[in-house]
Amino acid sequence: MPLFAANDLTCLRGERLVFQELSFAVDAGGALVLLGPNGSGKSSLLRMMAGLLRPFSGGMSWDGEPVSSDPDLHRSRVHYVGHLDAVKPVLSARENLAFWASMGGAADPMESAMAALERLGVPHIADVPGRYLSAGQKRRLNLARILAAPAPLWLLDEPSVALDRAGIGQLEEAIAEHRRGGGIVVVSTHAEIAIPGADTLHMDDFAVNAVPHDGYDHEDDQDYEP
Ligand SMILES: Nc1ncnc2c1ncn2[C@@H]1O[C@H](COP(=O)(O)OP(=O)(O)OP(=O)(O)O)[C@@H](O)[C@H]1O
Repeated sequence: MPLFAANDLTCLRGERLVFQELSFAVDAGGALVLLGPNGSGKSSLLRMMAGLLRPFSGGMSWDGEPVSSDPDLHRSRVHYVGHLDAVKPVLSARENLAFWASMGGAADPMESAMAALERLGVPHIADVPGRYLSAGQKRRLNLARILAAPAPLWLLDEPSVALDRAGIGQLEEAIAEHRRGGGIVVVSTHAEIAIPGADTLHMDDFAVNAVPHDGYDHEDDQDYEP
């Protein structure tokens, strides 16, 4: 039985039907990459997976149990890193992270925060206030949240945006290690990030009046900023 699965999800936002009849199944240690042009519903699906957006129809399950039967329990197993920087400007990077670590149940939030910054290659920003961090440093700080407290399901919305090549490498390694421990990762991406053995979900396949995907990665769908 897959650990995380969805059956016939439909997403309605405002008046707009964003996707329909979307299903997936991911085993422990698995990964799913969401591909599709701007507005195709990648962020909406990630928010749905995080329990932040309710499906119009269809449902998701974790270990065979409907996610909707205990939404709080589901949210406790998720690390969701979205587009927006959740960095408090007056707190240092380490204090920002310790806050998230304590919310995530870390035993020693300040120590977990420091360890996470080290793993993402930015221990030197520990004492820098959030307002002085560069875009890439903020991104690394947000991504460090997933390392500062344990959660089996990582949902990452375009995590490689603003990261340099070294940052992408550190993220790839963190993802690989998470999966080796049985965790699951779902990533939306336009850019290069290597996730070996990941399944791919083409959001176009679930658009209203979708035509079946031809399996070719069209050039126009790539290499643009969100
Ligand atoms: N809060 C909202 N209320 C109503 N409609 C929304 C809302 N957020 C997003 N949408 C709409 O839902 C659709 C899907 O948006 P979404 O952000 O999920 O796409 P995406 O594939 O992640 O796009 P991008 O690649 O640009 O990040 C878009 O048409 C968007 O306008």
